Amino acid sequence: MTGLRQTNEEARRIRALFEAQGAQLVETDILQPAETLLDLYGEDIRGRAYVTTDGVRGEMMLRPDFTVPVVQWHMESNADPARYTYSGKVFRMQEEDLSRPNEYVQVGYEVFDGKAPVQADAEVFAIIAKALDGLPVRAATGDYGILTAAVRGLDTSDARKAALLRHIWRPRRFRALLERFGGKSDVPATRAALLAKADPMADAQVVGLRSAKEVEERIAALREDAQTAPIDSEQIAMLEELVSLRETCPNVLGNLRDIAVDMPSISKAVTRFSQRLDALSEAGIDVDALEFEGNFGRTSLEYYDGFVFGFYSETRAGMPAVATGGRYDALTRVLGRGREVPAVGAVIRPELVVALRGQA
Ligand SMILES: N[C@@H](Cc1c[nH]c[nH+]1)C(=O)O
Repeated sequence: MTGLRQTNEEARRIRALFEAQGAQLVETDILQPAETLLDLYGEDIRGRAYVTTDGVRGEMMLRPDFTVPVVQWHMESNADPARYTYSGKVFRMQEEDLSRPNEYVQVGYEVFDGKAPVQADAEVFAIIAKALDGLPVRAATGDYGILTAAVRGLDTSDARKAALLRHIWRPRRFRALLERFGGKSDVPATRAALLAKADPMADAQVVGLRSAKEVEERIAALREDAQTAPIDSEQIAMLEELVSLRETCPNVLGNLRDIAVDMPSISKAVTRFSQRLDALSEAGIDVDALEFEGNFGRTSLEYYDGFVFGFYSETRAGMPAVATGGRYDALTRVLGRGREVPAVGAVIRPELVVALRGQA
């Protein structure tokens, strides 16, 4: 059998598994409107999407994933709970590693269900685990709900909270910001020099894409930030502890409960984490061996806001994630025009399953 035929056969097998779970098969257009949708993916995908201009429709892109168009499609209906499956190609430029394909097949499973979100998280994780059963893969999990709750609960300016939330996807930048906001690292020298000037715009020429007004606003924001008091060192230490957690889920739960005593803003998210572990256990997952990473940082999609996970090859270190997914409640709010449906889903890359099976 050729590689393509094997991939398609594998895609069919996985899709059948998802359909047996009650998912309805959906299709989406390959060409999607970029102007309205591209921003929802975040920085990384925005830089990697294939975008073109259509004289009548404006900017269009080759779909970088299915989740956004499926949410859009679902939000036009009124039928919750709902489960969907799909399979087809997605397109993302690979700037650094030419051996990685820029178009590949995904088979997905999405659940829209506000009544039992924790059970829905467990359902999605368990069905992906089942589809990959017997393969040499290892799962890692994270929870953006805990981190975002911790950032929102900090005693600091809204601008600083927003900056931290924007960089929650990039562990190194997030840590660097924490150091700066905690007063542990200095403001970069060029910025300090700029702010020291009485009128930084006096001898400036506008040459770039930003207007003078935008530059002035940015300088005003930097000035305000320079006057903001450092975040309390205990709060910084707790956040640093949260992002450094890297253990099995039950151990993490113990640590989280300890942290929550001094950081009550995360209590609700920790309760949810604990309920999710129960639901995963009920769904047959061995949570005692399940890994958790406080700063998951492995996703290039910025619409997740709760549970996240991935399955990775144990035998081939350079292989991309075989399956990835997570919860994206806020995305349904953005696309729902006033309506919101808690939702969670995941995809599997069937050609990677075929490759791993060939090795097993
Ligand atoms: N669309 C995501 C996977 C996913 C599906 N549902 C939720 N997440 C991706 O392309 O990686």
